[in-house]
Amino acid sequence: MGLLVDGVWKDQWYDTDKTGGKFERSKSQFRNWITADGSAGPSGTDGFRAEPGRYHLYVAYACPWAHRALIFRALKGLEEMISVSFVNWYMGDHGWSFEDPGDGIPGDDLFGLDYLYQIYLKADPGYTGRVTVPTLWDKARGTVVSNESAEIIRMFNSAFDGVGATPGDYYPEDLREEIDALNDRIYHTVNNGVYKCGFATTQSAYDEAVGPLFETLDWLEDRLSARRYLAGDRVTEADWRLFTTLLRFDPVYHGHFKCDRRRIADYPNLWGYTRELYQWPGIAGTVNMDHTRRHYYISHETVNPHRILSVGPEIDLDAPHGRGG
Ligand SMILES: N[C@@H](CCC(=O)N[C@@H](CS)C(=O)NCC(=O)O)C(=O)O
Repeated sequence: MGLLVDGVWKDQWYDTDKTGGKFERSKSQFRNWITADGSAGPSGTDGFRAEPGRYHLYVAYACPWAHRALIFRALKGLEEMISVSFVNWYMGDHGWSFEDPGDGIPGDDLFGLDYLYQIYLKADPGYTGRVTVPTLWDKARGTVVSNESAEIIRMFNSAFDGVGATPGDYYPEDLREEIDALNDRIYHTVNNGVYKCGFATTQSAYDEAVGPLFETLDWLEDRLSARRYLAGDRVTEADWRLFTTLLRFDPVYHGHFKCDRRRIADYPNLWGYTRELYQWPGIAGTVNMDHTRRHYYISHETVNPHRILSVGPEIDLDAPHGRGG
């Protein structure tokens, strides 16, 4: 793992010394928006019109943030309009690579490059910052549109509706306030909360993260006893954002990131809800648990120095979910 500094790759792990052992996620830097007419979105510049065949998505199956983008691409039927490349599950000294993982999953079939950071350099030869997935590339302008998943899923949700996307609005006007509030709590304590536990390098930083993580999970368990989905009877963006963390919880975060007060399988509502979302049309095809478990256990040398891949729990995501009956 590393980052680019003035266009040069530096192999260095997150520096938690400056933050008292706490993991602090950097802000994404490419913040343009694809819009229906090419006008500027809430940030960035204009000129990124929704056009079939124009954009390319770089993702890792392992990554919960990239998984959101893959999910929205599937929900909105954008597979033919937005092409995709997968990085290798192993994130090594050069960051994400396109080395062939040997399982038939294509690497960078757009440029044939070796590393994801080379895509960032194409967009900005002097780039300084982290090189992350998801990354959304514009083939027409030869630049990165965005590397912020929260914004990529909003673009996918609506920008392509006029050019043949599958109908469906996961961020409806009347629920926006509620979705934003849910996202805010879930991002800080759950989506990023598991990373704060796993990447903490002091006991106090871990303690500070693990309490709120399970408080929120307990709160969500209770909420889902009376509601089918987080914001009521419609599935929304908030559900999909939570889902990518819940899916990885028992197979990865519980052991590897020490999030082990309870498993998701110990929460009847959260576990049924996770299975329901997994069984949603098109979603199982966005999941690759083999890449996911290998990525975390084998890439994170500071967390798991001997790189032993644990056996993992026996779970059945296809079991009847029992929700909504
Ligand atoms: N805020 C970003 C975070 C993306 C992110 O951190 N992705 C991880 C993989 S799970 C990554 O690529 N990390 C590489 C690094 O930080 O160097 C988003 O949501 O898109």
